[in-house]
Amino acid sequence: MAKNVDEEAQDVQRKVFKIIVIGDSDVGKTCLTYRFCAGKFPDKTEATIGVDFRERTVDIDGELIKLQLWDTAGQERFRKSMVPHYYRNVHAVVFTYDVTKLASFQGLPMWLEECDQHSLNASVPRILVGNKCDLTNQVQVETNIAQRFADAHSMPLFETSAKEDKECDNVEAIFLTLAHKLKCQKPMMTQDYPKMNRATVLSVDKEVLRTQSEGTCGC
Ligand SMILES: Nc1nc2c(ncn2[C@@H]2O[C@H](COP(=O)(O)OP(=O)(O)OP(=O)(O)O)[C@@H](O)[C@H]2O)c(=O)[nH]1
Repeated sequence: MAKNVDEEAQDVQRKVFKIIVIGDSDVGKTCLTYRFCAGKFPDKTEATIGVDFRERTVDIDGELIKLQLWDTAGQERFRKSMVPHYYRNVHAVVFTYDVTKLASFQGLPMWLEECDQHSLNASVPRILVGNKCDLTNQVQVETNIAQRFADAHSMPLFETSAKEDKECDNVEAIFLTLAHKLKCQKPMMTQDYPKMNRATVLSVDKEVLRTQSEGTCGC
């Protein structure tokens, strides 16, 4: 539905923050961002190609703040040409692993390194999220190990489940913690991303797909 003039004026006034959600493929990045923005677990998901993004406006102490969540592809072959796009004008980073997959936790230093390479240093708020806590009998990453890693990198740790309805408050807490941290920071200016919307980003995805179909597919 088209926005009316009042809504557009509000958008211009609203602070907009870009948060990237990164981590290995299959850890649940899409499900976490969907849970926060749509309020439910998606019926089905497919591997993210390039980047997708979702938005939600939250009220923090009476001020409306728009969180723009960039759900990035974990699979190398679906992300390589998009990487520079993810890391531009980032306000916060959510590092995600799957508590039932040790390899996804062991992969975190690579994601930290990539952030460093794109000049996202410790001054940018970061959060560590261990997802799929509902699979209690399959846990491979113990909380104390994850906590030690989080402490070593000065970020809070959240363990949660995008799937379990009773964990939804925890998913809220992850992004609201970031919103509180970001509230006093300089937001993204509207002119940085004129008329940015979902279609704009998906058109970049199509460019990636086109490049792959022209012979660079990593399959
Ligand atoms: N049990 C359980 N399964 C989950 C949870 N979150 C995601 N999943 C499942 O894990 C699989 C991968 O979820 P996605 O959200 O697509 O993972 P992703 O990290 O976005 O994957 P890429 O797009 O490939 O990077 C799907 O089958 C989800 O249904 C969770 O909290 N618990």
